[in-house]
Amino acid sequence: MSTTDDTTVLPAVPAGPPETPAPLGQAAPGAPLAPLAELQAREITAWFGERKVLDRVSLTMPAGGITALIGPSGCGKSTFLRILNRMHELVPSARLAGEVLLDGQDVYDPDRRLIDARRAIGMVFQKPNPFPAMSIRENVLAGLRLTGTRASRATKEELVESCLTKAGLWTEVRDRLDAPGGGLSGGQQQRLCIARSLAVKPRVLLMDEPCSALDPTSTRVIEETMLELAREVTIVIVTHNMQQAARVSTQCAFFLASHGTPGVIVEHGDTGAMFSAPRDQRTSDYVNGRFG
Ligand SMILES: Nc1ncnc2c1ncn2[C@@H]1O[C@H](COP(=O)(O)OP(=O)(O)OP(=O)(O)O)[C@@H](O)[C@H]1O
Repeated sequence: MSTTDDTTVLPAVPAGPPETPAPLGQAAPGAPLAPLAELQAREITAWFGERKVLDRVSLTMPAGGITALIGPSGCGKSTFLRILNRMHELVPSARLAGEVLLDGQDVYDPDRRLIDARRAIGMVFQKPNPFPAMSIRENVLAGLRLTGTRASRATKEELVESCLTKAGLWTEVRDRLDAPGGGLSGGQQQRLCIARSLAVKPRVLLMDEPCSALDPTSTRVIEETMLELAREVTIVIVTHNMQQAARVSTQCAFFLASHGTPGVIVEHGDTGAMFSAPRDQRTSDYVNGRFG
């Protein structure tokens, strides 16, 4: 990817053939877990058309940590998140400069397949989006098919159970794995989406307001799931819910785009310190609900 003084126009990158080896270190189905990975964004600047929406944003998301991206609406949190796994480039007018490194490897390396970046850095969206007509089992395994990953029937069955277990859904669906994913409750559907993301053994899981469409009970279950998952996958979450950021994250980054200027990180660091003793008055005002 480009250096900071250079702007890259991002083309759509076609997925390579299924047999191409995965270069970003994720494990194959049935293989032991890859070690926890650090994600680093360096001097990220982003544009939609002529409009700059992020300005030289740098952030290290530590291996095994849960990093919460917080800040008022429109400050660029989702754009930043989508840049981390190359989803920004899906928007035709989108451009960016800077670097994203997964354990030191350039996620935007032109020699790297787009599909490998997406597999290593999974994403869970605000609105649960299982394939509604597909069975629960097929939903979990959908990523394998999309990435051309081959696995034996037994490995697939193990994967379905382990991913649903990690997503906190196994006991609720173990007797109806052939039922359609669309028949689950909203909270269950979101956990199914988490299980689907886990099936391709991502090293990082990005979550864009994963609980905003859910009730408090489902939210609590997802938060517990995140805390468990952080043992084996680095998590980055966008949330508007300050209590949620305080409950689940190990570090926070406070984004702000004041008066139409591009978004920047005003302050980042240990979550406890950000909430109890923020260094910047704007952070204090935001985390205490005085604006935003
Ligand atoms: N597809 C797009 N085309 C043009 N502009 C966009 C697009 N997506 C986002 N933007 C603009 O980029 C800026 C950052 O948006 P983004 O969604 O990243 O902010 P956010 O902090 O995640 O907001 P929210 O908390 O409301 O989701 C906003 O001004 C938004 O209008």
